[in-house]
Amino acid sequence: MIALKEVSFTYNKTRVLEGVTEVFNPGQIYGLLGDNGVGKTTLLKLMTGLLFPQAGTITVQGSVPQYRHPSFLRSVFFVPDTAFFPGITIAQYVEGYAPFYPQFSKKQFIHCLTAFNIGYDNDIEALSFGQKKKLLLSFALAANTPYLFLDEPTNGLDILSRAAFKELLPGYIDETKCVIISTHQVNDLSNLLDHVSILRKGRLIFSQSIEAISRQLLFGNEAAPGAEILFAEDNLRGRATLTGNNSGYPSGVNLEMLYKAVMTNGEKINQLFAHTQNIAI
Ligand SMILES: Nc1ncnc2c1ncn2[C@@H]1O[C@H](COP(=O)(O)OP(=O)(O)OP(=O)(O)O)[C@@H](O)[C@H]1O
Repeated sequence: MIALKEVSFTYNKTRVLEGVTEVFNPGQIYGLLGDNGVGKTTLLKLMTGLLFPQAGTITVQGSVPQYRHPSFLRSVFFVPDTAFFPGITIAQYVEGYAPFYPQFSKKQFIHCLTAFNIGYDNDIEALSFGQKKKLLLSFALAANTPYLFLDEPTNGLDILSRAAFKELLPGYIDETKCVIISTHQVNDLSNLLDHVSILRKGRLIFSQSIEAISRQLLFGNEAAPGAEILFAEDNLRGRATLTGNNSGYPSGVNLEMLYKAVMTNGEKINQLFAHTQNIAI
């Protein structure tokens, strides 16, 4: 489990994160959403011990990330938005880095590389940006760390590779692993996430499981008569609406619409979750 308590972070004099409290549990895939520059990457770096909070506490399975204890480092893998590699072959990379991850599986690595259409015999320098990203994603999935942090994982990936990523991730997650994905490409994550956390102006303004969202909110094309519309927008099929869910059935979740709705009407939406476990504000 990862536990953040009242975490604040400032770069020089700019306050980026303010009092962030959140729990990330094993067996779950979390989507971390928020506008550009809101602090998503910063939060991932804090949880992986690359930055240290000025206030509040972070523990990852009881370890404090900033101490970077070897057992902690073995348990986390961070895939940054832009990857830098030494000028070596893929085989040399695996030889050099896999020993740091006791659960690394070469078989899984080759499986992921193949799904991404990358040969094992390549020089890394000869790969494009997207290919390097796929190499790192393959390594990350094969490392089998209990905690996997992905910063914009589908950024730079072609259409087929995005689809491959969507197929690979469910094969990776099990009850011992926790994945936290920062992204703007919410469509790439539809049906993958178990939980959505949204940052705004440095604060966590929404944090709910997909299960709770589908139970409490109804994403439809026409609101029931008399239903309070929490968010609406015109689309090609007419008017998409978000209302409270009184249907008695779980709703399909439109992540893009959820995001827009929380950004514009977050307080009202959070009120609908007042009796569920994950209340952000
Ligand atoms: N090394 C740094 N020094 C000073 N300010 C920084 C540094 N890195 C990031 N920032 C600032 O901190 C804020 C949060 O940056 P961060 O990269 O965490 O945002 P983000 O939510 O990941 O953004 P994006 O969606 O654009 O990737 C931004 O305003 C950014 O300009």
